[in-house]
Amino acid sequence: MLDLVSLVSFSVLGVIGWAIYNTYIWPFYISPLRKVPGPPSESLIYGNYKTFMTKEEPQFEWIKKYGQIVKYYEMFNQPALLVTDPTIIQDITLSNTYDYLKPLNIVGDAITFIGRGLLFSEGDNHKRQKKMMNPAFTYANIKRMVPTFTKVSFTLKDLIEDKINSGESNIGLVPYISKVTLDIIGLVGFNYEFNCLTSQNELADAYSTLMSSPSILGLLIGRLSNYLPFIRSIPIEANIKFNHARAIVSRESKELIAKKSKESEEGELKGNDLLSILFNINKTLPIEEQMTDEELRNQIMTFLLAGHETTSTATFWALHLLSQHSHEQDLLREELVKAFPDKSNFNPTFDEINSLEYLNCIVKETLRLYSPSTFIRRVSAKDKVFGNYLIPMNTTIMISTTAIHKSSEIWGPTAKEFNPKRWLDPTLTKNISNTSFLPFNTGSRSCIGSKLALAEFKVLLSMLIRNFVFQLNEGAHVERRTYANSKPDSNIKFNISKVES
Ligand code: HEM
Repeated sequence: MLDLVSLVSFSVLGVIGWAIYNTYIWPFYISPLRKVPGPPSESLIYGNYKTFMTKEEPQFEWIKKYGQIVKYYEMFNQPALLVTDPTIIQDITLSNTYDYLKPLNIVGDAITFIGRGLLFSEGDNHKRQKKMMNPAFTYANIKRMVPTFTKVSFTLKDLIEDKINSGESNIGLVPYISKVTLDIIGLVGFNYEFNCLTSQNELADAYSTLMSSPSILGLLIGRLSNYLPFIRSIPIEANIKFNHARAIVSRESKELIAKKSKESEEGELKGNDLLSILFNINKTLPIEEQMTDEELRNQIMTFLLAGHETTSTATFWALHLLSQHSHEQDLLREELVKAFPDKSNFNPTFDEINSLEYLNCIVKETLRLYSPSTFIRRVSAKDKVFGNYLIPMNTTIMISTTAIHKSSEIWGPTAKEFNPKRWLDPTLTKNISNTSFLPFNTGSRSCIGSKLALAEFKVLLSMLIRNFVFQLNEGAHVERRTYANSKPDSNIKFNISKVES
């Protein structure tokens, strides 16, 4: 019989052995990925992950040096792949989408408050939800949302004007653009008035608590609680705030669903918002295809998460680019003045806003250079063979949207430059395939909200450029928060003046 001391010693030795095997032996000598070229690990704890997530240049250098399939190391030296290889991208996005899953460790415990709505569902469940939800995102439905985009954009315009009238010209726009897109998605998503541009709102505050970048401790708790859910019950400040916010989101979304359910029982819902449309579609489906109330509730947070910061980030970067390129800003304004001579009566239809050629070029060029989603991340659910490499099941694979969008092989020698007119060059655009321009992903997991997002982005940007001139402050250094998504630092300010006529 082993005594207690020996048992403890063996256990400790076991854990140490397991840790050494997993961080030093398996990644470098046993994993099939050891044969894939890539940079050496930079640290036992971070591998290359920290560099990868905080700087853009290293990934370009790795791709140049090692090719289109690069192995790098994630935390604790876990090997992962960075890919720009069209065959793998095709397999992930188009041919065998469901052989790849969204990595839980990246999502943290977001699933506990978002649930497995369209964004995080997998396999047949995802297929069913997407089939059911696609009709809500038709052009006909989005056309009806345009007046809402315009109305909320007017509120932002008035707010900026008030600031300028009171003598402010150096204005931090990031929080306002974030609020404007939250107000819009609340209205067009589920007919909910956040009104955060002009007031405080409990649900908006709860949402922002859940979405704010966590501290290192918060990040660790989020990841661990996927495996050990009790961790979220430990009464420390991070958990208390998180659980309180989660309770508010859950209560409010339950109330919204109960209200819509009741109205739906009484007849067809009349609202133009996505949730009302989903309720109406749901009623027409055979029982086995219908969404449950819980699934419908999950779509509320899904719309918020997927449709809010993405659009505000894109709008911010468009303003940033235009403030650095005054000629392009002037050209866009000329186009807008011609289309909407009376700026106080700016009320575009969907077709009018989409007919503006230069605006379209600016939007595409912004999404190319500053795609809000910089990677498409997956974990392989099956072993795969690509060329000479065996990619085992459970490998993390990052499709680098950023590297593809800035590749000189695809976009030519000016790939890293802002040149909206490139989109008018047929010799270039004929070579752009759905795997070389990926701001919305492609295939069955592509963004369901892309048409909505583009219309919203165009209306908001047009409103701002039609009414104001934007200049970046002298010497301002614009930081992205991380390269994992391209959110800007919230302290960035623009020098803004009014367009008089
Ligand atoms: C400029 C704005 C936007 C960008 C750049 C964007 C980008 C993306 C990308 C890259 C994906 C794929 C993620 C992946 O495969 O891992 C995605 C998925 C998704 N997006 Fe968007 N998005 C935007 C706006 C919106 C809006 C406004 C909504 C909703 C109203 C929305 C709803 C969704 C949903 C539900 C998914 C999951 C689709 C699925 O898995 O089938 N997005 N988006």
